[in-house]
Amino acid sequence: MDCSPFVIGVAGGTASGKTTLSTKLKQAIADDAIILSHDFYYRANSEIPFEQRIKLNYDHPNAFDTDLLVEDVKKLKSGRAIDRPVYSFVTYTRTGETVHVEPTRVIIVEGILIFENKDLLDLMDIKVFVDTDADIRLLRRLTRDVKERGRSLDSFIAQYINTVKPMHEQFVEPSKKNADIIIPQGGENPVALHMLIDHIKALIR
Ligand SMILES: Nc1ncnc2c1ncn2[C@@H]1O[C@H](COP(=O)(O)OP(=O)(O)O)[C@@H](O)[C@H]1O
Ligand SMILES: Nc1ccn([C@@H]2O[C@H](COP(=O)(O)O)[C@@H](O)[C@H]2O)c(=O)n1
Repeated sequence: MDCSPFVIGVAGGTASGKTTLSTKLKQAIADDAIILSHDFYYRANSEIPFEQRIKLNYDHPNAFDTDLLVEDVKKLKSGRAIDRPVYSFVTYTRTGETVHVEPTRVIIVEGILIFENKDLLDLMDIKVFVDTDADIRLLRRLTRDVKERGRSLDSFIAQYINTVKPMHEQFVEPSKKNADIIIPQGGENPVALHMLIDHIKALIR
């Protein structure tokens, strides 16, 4: 029997409900599960001054150190622990701290662009795309970015128009074709959630 970790990919646009769905999956499937967010692997860009860092494009695949995420998932799959980076959306850089992560039976990888990278896709056993209307995502993200990520309304609007929306259309939306399952309304879709949980439980049994 293959007992190597089972990798679930959860992709979708910004504020679509990826974290919400991933957390519900983790709680339902097993305590022995971890969530690895692509966001943890944003490049530090610490050599760039803060005033310029806040203007970078954070929705292009090059904004992430995806090679490091691929390496870390491979390590976990082979039974080795990792020390993953910690990223701050407030300072737009890594904190310098790391979080030690032991290998687990289930690894949930989530992020806007995880279905855009072939090496990452190849590591996933099941691929779920959370599909939420753009206007709902926009409103959720506005609330979150102002409350939790220290953003002003003006900076939010500029970023959304200049990078978030165009990159979503160029990279995120086309990557939906790589999904096994597309879930409307993310974590608030109990029928889809329960079907997914039952399926995954059967696969990892
Ligand atoms: N069904 C929902 N209804 C209302 N708010 C939601 C719903 N799902 C998620 N949210 C909120 O929207 C924001 C983004 O959700 P989250 O799961 O973090 O999305 P993502 O990980 O895709 O960015 C969070 O503040 C979350 O509480
Ligand atoms: N310094 C940063 C880094 C990233 N972002 C935005 O985060 C979004 C991805 O995170 P989700 O939880 O929404 O999936 C992405 O759209 C980036 O624009 C940022 O604002 N600042």
